[in-house]
Amino acid sequence: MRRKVIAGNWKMNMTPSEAVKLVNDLKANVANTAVDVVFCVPAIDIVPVVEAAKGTNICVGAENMYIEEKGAYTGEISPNMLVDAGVSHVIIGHSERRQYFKEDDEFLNKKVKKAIEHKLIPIICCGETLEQREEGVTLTFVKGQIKAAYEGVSAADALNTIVAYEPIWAIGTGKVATTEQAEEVCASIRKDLEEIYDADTASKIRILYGGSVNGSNAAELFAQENIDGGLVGGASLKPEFANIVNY
Ligand SMILES: O=C[C@H](O)COP(=O)(O)O
Repeated sequence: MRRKVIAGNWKMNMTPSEAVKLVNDLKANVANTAVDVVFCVPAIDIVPVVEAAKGTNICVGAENMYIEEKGAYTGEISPNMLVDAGVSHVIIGHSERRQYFKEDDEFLNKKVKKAIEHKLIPIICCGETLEQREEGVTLTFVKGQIKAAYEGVSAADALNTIVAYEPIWAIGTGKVATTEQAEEVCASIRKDLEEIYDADTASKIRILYGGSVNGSNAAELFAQENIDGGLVGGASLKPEFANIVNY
């Protein structure tokens, strides 16, 4: 039985003081020990959010990281900085990073391996554009992203990763994928992982759905056989996030 993960991705929202207020407003209501709750927050919010979340079941995640430990990489954050600050998860390869910051599969694979090396749990994002869905290449495209992300990752390490399937056309648009569409791709990702590793390993890796998840659609999505929770954007910034955690 895979334990569900409900992760919020705050994206570029919340100043440090707003962040602390949000955690304080939400923490009592997300104390659902039946699921893993992760707040992935902007780098500047990590330290105050870790502090505000102390004594709760909230794990703190980063939205990004670089692949070096330290040095002349102006503006970047290293995995060891994240660990030292109390971070446990890190989002890798969100479509916004792929699109706006030109992060490609090869670079993202390096990030996945670096995160694992530092015992950070990578939340590995994948997902197709609307054009790709309309062309009927969704499953092959996503398979390519998964194969690239896990290149050189052992089965034992893969167990400490999470996949987030996020169709790009459903992100921030209010257009949620139907449960059938989401389940079809998540099931296909599990098959891809089975091909890369084995059935046992694939059956243990959590696969999340992301894209306009809200308090009303979460329960139906999370009831699907291969959907082990959600990566939530907009709704993670509102009291509604508690309804998703307690779906
Ligand atoms: O990482 C989260 C996703 O991009 C989903 O964002 P959204 O819930 O605002 O559609």
